[in-house]
Amino acid sequence: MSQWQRGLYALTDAHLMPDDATLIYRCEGALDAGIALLQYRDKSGDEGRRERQARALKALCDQYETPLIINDDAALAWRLGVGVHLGRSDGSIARARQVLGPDAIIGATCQGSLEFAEQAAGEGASYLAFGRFYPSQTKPDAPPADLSILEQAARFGLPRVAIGGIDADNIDATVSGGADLIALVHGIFGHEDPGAAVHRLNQSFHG
Ligand SMILES: Cc1ncc(COP(=O)(O)OP(=O)(O)O)c(N)n1
Ligand SMILES: Cc1nc(C(=O)O)sc1CCOP(=O)(O)O
Ligand SMILES: [Mg+2]
Repeated sequence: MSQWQRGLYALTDAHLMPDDATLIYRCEGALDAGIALLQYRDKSGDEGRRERQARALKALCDQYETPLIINDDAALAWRLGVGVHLGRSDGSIARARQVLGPDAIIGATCQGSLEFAEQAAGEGASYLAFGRFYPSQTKPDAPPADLSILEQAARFGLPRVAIGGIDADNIDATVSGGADLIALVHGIFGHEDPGAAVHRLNQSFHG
């Protein structure tokens, strides 16, 4: 099993980290404390900012030997030589696999659906993301999913990511439910000290 396949998966947020310096400083705190993956998620639509910030995060992630994943944008992922996360309307997983090659980490949103998971697995996804499992401040309108989907998705033989409203109070139940990776925005970057939050949350994996 590769190191990125189990542990914490931190997603950035442009509201919580509005400028480059804050983004880099807070991501470095999370990386230094020990996360498995970092996703650059920026919905601003500002292409220049996205390119600049993603490049800065790539350099930082290389220092920590932690994979960087770009949300939504396979072309930006290709330019940087990193992975991508694609939702249901973000383009084809199969096409991203063709473009990014066999070793790229390609993630797929599956919500609460085994059909979506089966399709994504068939197209070459590297991990399957399910959620949201709890009320989410970041994405309150994301469709809810039941934790039981995690066990059912074991059949695909891919790492299962759990997302949506996960925090120190519910992470143990989510890992026990079958999640290999726990994806969080607020649970990490909503805290003043993301590194301390990561140390706390990591206890659910390392005891
Ligand atoms: C790890 C992970 N899981 C799910 C998502 C959600 O992707 P998507 O449905 O495309 O929604 P947006 O994040 O683009 O708003 C994700 N980004 N990462
Ligand atoms: C980006 C995202 N996708 C979701 C899904 O259910 O697919 S929930 C979500 C937001 C995750 O942020 P927080 O940890 O702050 O709830
Ligand atoms: Mg998306």
